[in-house]
Amino acid sequence: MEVPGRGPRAEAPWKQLSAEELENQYCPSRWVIRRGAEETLKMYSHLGDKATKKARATRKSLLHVPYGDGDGEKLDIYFPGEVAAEALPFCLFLHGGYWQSGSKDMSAFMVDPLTARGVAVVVVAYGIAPKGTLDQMVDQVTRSVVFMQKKYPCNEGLYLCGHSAGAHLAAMMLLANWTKHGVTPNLKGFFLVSGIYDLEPIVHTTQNAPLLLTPEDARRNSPQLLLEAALTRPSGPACHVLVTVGQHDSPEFHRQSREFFQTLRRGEWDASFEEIRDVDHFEIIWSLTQQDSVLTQVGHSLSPGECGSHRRGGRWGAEGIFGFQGAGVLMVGTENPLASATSPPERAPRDLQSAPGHTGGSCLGLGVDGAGHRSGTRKVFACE
Ligand SMILES: Nc1ccccc1C(=O)C[C@H](N)C(=O)O
Repeated sequence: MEVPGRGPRAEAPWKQLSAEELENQYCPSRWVIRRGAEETLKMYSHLGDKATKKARATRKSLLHVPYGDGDGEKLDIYFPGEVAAEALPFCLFLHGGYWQSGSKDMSAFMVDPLTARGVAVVVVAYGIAPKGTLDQMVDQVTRSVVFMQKKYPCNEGLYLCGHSAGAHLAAMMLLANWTKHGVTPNLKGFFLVSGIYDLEPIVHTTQNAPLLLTPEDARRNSPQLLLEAALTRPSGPACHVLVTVGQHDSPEFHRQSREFFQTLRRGEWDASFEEIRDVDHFEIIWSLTQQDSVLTQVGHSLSPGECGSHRRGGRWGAEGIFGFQGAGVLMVGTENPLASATSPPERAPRDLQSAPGHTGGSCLGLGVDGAGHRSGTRKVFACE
C-alpha cells in the first residue's frame, strides 16, 4: 500500500493554531458529544471504579504486585481461570489521564471481556506527574514489560494496550532497548487507543503545567519523531500495531493517530488504522468493558502476529490479537453500545479545516463533513 504522508518533517500543522485553539484541540473533554465535560470525567472515574471492583470480586487476581522498587511501581494481574496460570496471552493495559491523573485502581476496563476469552489482563501503574516525569514513566512501563516476561517466561504473548497518554507509553515500547534489560519480551501486538504520539504541542498547553516538559523532553519522548528519524525500522518486535481513534476525538487527535500510523507503515511496521465510529475520547475506552464491543471485535480480527512473521498487507487472519479463535470473515460492528437515545449530530472532524474553532465544554454545532455513518458493519482489512 502506498502510504501518503508528509515526508521529511514539514512544518507541523499545529503550529498554525492559535494558543486558544491548541488548548481546545488537546482538551479531550471539550469534544465529548453526549454529556458535558464534567459529567464525562465523572462518569469515566465511575465506570473505571465499577469495572475494577467487579474484576476484583469476580476474577482470580494478584493485586499490587511490585515490578520495581520505586514507589507505586505495582501492577494488578487478572486471570481468566481459577489459577494463576502462566501459559496465557497477557494484555498489559496502560491507563490514560494526560500522564497526570488516573490509576490502575480505576482502570480495569478490559478485564471482563478479555478474561472471558481466556486472556489475562495486567493493569500497570506508573508514577504520574507532578511527582513522576515522562522519562520515568517510560522507564517504568519498560520495566513492567520486562518484569512480566521474566515472571511468565512461558506466556503465549504479551500485548500492550494503552488509552490516550497510555497509548503514548505503549507506543514508546516500540522503541525500547530490551537488550539493556537482558530479556526479549514476547510482544505480539500493540493496541493504541486515542493516543498522542508527538508531545511537542502539549508543551504549549496548560496540560504541561504539572508535566513541565521542555521541548527537548517532548521530542525525546515522542514516538512519532523517533520513528520518523529512524532511517530503518528499529529492530523492535515484528508484531501487529493497531492504531485507533474515536470518530469524535478532536481533529488534532485524529491527525496524531493518522500520522503515527502512516509513519509506522513507511517504516514497514505491520500496522493498521481504524477510526471507531460514534464514540468520543472516553466512550472509546468504555466500549472495552463490553463483551461485544467494537474494539474487542477488532481484537478478534487481528493476525496471530507471531513475532518474526512480518505480514505486509492482505486480510486479517482468522485468529485474534489475543489468540482468540475468531471468525474468518472480519466484520467490525459500528454500533456503539454506549450510545444513548440522544444521538449526536452527524459530525466527523477529520482535519483542522473542517473544525471551526470552538470554546467551552461542548463541540455541538461543529462542522459536518457528511462522512459519519452510524450503523451497520463493514469489513476491515489489514491494508486499505
Ligand atoms: N481524565 C482523563 C482520562 C483519560 C483521558 C483523558 C483524561 C483527561 O482528563 C484529559 C483532560 N484533562 C480533559 O479534560 O480532557
